Amino acid sequence: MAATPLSSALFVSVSERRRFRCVVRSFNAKPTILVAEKLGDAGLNLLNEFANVDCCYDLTSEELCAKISLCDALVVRSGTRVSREVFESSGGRLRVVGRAGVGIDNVDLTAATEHGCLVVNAPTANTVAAAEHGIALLTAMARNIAQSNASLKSGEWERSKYIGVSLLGKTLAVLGFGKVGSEVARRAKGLGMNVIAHDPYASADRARAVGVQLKSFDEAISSAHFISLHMPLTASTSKMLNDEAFAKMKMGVRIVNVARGGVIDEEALLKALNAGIVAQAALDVFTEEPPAKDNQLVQHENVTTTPHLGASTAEAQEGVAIEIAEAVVGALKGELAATAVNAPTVPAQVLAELKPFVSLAEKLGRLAVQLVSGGGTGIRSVKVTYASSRTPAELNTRLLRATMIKGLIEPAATVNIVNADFVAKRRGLSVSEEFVSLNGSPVAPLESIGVRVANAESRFGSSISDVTGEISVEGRVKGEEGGPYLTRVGSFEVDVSLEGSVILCRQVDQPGMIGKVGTVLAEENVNVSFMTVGRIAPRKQAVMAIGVDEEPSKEALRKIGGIPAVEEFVYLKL
Ligand SMILES: NC(=O)c1ccc[n+]([C@@H]2O[C@H](COP(=O)([O-])OP(=O)(O)OC[C@H]3O[C@@H](n4cnc5c(N)ncnc54)[C@H](O)[C@@H]3O)[C@@H](O)[C@H]2O)c1
Ligand SMILES: O=C(O)[C@H](O)COP(=O)(O)O
Repeated sequence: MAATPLSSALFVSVSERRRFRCVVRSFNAKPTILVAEKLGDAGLNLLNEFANVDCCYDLTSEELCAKISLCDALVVRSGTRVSREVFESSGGRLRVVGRAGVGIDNVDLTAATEHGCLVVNAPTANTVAAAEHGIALLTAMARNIAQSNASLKSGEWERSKYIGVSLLGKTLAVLGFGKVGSEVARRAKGLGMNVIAHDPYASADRARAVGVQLKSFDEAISSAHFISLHMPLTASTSKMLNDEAFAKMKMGVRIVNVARGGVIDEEALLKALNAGIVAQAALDVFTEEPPAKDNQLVQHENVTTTPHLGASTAEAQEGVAIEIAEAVVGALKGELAATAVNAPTVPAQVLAELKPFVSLAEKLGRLAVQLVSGGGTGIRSVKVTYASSRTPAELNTRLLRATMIKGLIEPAATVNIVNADFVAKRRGLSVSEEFVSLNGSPVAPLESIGVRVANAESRFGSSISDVTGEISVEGRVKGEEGGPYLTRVGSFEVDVSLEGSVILCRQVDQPGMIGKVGTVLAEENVNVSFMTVGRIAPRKQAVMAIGVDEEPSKEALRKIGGIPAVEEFVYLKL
């Protein structure tokens, strides 16, 4: 599959880069995706249908940083370190990093999040390949396949040297009972092994379904004849197998690692091998990849090695390529990614029912900030209230909160759902959530969402609630289409479709007001899309909402303010 050869075009000087970017953007609306490691053809085809694809492998860190400001997305495998410098060098253009595989330890997630860059991975397509490789290493190690193969090829015939051990009836401890770990467990049971597992986050029911008992870390490592590692590399799993852990293991234990090199303290493993605590190890992954030529573990007679081949089957690579291409294209289109690693994610079926509320939350945030005098700069504290017949545990509000923050902050800062929490924190904005439990059947996830801004002056005094003294707006999802509606401002009930723009007007409730305001707008050639009135009581105060298709001129707004019964008004873009 030939990719569009953008590589040479992308190597432009820093001074030219800005001009070049403008040219690319104005003449070619397609985004640019840099594929920095080999990806299956089916995935490349999908990317090419949607974007300009630049396949450029074996880039140095400097070369990657130099190219990245011309790219909207980057696709990597485990061989590319996507560091903070990469995000800093992108100048804000890089929107998505796609990791064509599971492990995301080579991507600086904190930096990605701070830069509002979404990271997606391909978490399912290589599970079986990795599990099969784990089993291949387990069996090869037990029967000295690699060592005896090398010996025979060098002209030896050493049958007694390579007596192996049987797997039947032996205890295998699977550390990390996730996707790969559970597939390894299933296969090992088929080989007649007694399988136990340790995973602080795995459910006992899921383990029981595979016929595996969950154990504490110490119990698992101390009773195992074989240990197979399947946890991600994180700060808490780094060097999990260290001197202390090896000291607790049975003499002659055998270890398989297809997870990440860093989960083992390699020096400690070498010592344990030399002391006979570990009889054999089979390693697909290393702290440093590729390992140094004289790496003592690689050279060790009792260690079987492969060069990070766990995911390297034709089938897995094709699957991973498609999985990541779909995720990257979806993310570039602005869809909420199901495999996002650093953004709020919700399962597809939950997202379908939550989607209208996601839009409502964003619009309420956007509305609330426009009601604050002087914009959002002085806002310090915001409360989001979710009224629902479901329990808080049944509601996933992370996405709603992130989109509300996005709406609230967007006029003042670059923010998206990836970095919403981070940007809010950096700006000293405290966001709290409150749940109001309703009786009734929980057909819809939510009845209403409220947003309250504390300790802020309002441009529209009527938006201050009589009860809380805070700027307060509330909305619901209504109508056949499930559109977002503003249903309360301050203490006034209103009914405003949150589309386009709206003038909110507090007035003395009296006949002819709709006509007067309508006439001013007609004179100024502003088309009115709807008008609704919410009042406290007849002939008392009312809040009129007027939807407008065009932005009214200052003169039109001045004339509305001059209508005697109008006490205050505000023009809001939704
Ligand atoms: N060698 C390869 O080519 C290859 C291929 C695929 C995956 N991997 C590695 O394997 C890892 C696991 O992949 P997966 O798809 O099964 O991921 P997964 O997320 O489905 O499973 C990881 C499991 O590890 C568990 N875990 C986390 N911390 C733990 C701890 N301290 N102790 C024990 N368990 C812990 C998690 O709860 C989770 O169940 C990946 O992160 C990747 O690094 C390597
Ligand atoms: O985490 C993974 O998915 C595996 O380690 C595979 O990595 P790779 O894409 O570099 O083969």
